[in-house]
Amino acid sequence: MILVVGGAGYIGSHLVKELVEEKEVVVLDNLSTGHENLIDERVRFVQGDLGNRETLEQLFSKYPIEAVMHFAANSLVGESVQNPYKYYDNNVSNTLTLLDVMLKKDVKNFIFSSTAATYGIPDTDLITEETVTNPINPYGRSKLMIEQILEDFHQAYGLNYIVLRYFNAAGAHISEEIGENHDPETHLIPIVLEQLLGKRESISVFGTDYDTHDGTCIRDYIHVTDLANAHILSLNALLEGKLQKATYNLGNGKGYSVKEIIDTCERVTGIEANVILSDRRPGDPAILVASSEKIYRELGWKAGYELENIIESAWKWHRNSTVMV
Ligand SMILES: NC(=O)c1ccc[n+]([C@@H]2O[C@H](COP(=O)([O-])OP(=O)(O)OC[C@H]3O[C@@H](n4cnc5c(N)ncnc54)[C@H](O)[C@@H]3O)[C@@H](O)[C@H]2O)c1
Ligand SMILES: O=c1ccn([C@@H]2O[C@H](COP(=O)(O)OP(=O)(O)O[C@H]3O[C@H](CO)[C@H](O)[C@H](O)[C@H]3O)[C@@H](O)[C@H]2O)c(=O)[nH]1
Repeated sequence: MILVVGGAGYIGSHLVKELVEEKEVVVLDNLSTGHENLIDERVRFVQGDLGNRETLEQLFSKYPIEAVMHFAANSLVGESVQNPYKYYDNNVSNTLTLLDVMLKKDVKNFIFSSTAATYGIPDTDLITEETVTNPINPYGRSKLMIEQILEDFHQAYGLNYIVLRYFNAAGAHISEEIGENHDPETHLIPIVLEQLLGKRESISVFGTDYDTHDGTCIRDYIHVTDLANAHILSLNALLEGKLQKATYNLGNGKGYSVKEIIDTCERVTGIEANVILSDRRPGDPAILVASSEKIYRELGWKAGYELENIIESAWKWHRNSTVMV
């Protein structure tokens, strides 16, 4: 059985939907930002907090857990600057509790959701796992701290781990049953689609004077089901003993500017956006694009969805969920 912590969230729920096809799954989530209706019916669900040692001990005693996939975190960059305690407490301290209980119960396989934010403002346009990590906010630092702790625990306690550094997760499940539902929503693609659906007055483009071809920031958008597939390959590599530790970037290897995202959303939906050109958002690097060559070479993973398909899938989900409201 696999424990998915944070399995009621956006990315976790998409992973669960794929994983239940091959494994028994138990989800632990406190529903602080997740939604119970995103969790596949075939899994066991425990509503509880990652930092609650008693809950964790009961969970590991009750279920024969072989591996843990850890998605639970707070992940708003701006909030992390305003309230770093929340980030170090939930993302670092609570994760330490999880690791401690796991190891005491002799569970030694761990997959961790990390982020492009660990790189900060890189001095290269194509980021590999060798690119220097230099996070510029508490959110990114909290993730890098856990990466470092995992390596120490690997050396000292024989913990096997895979760190997956996601770039910009986007899109929705092909079934149209689940999709991105953050509150507040800060991510570009859902914001644009909500505006096209009339749920927002306008879209602000944060910064038009970056050193890019059209002046707006460039990001690497990766479909959430591609992320899910990378988790399953990583899990199998750990369970089969092929890997004891690894760190991988997960992206498409292609960058799109904010303006290109808005244009593609307009093309996919046939609706014109109401765009306001605004100032830069503090802390945004101009360009973040991943090289995912390493995971392709070692596990055969590569992204399957192109930008247009990512936006189409997100659009179907947003349209359906608007009709249901
Ligand atoms: N969305 C992205 O583009 C992106 C990019 C890079 C990394 N990540 C990382 O991926 C992971 C998942 O992101 P997401 O967008 O799905 O976020 P999300 O907020 O939708 O999911 C996080 C889930 O964890 C749960 N959770 C949080 N704290 C908890 C706790 N103390 N105990 C139990 N459950 C708790 C929440 O209720 C939620 O269901 C996070 O670790 C995030 O930092 C996300
Ligand atoms: O209303 C908006 C929202 C975003 N943007 C721009 O669109 C791009 C993408 O922004 P997102 O907020 O969608 O994504 P980020 O690249 O900022 O965030 C990603 O990287 C972060 C770390 O850098 C976190 O990991 C986060 O979860 C992940 O989605 C950025 O240039 C941003 O400035 C706008 O112009 N207007």
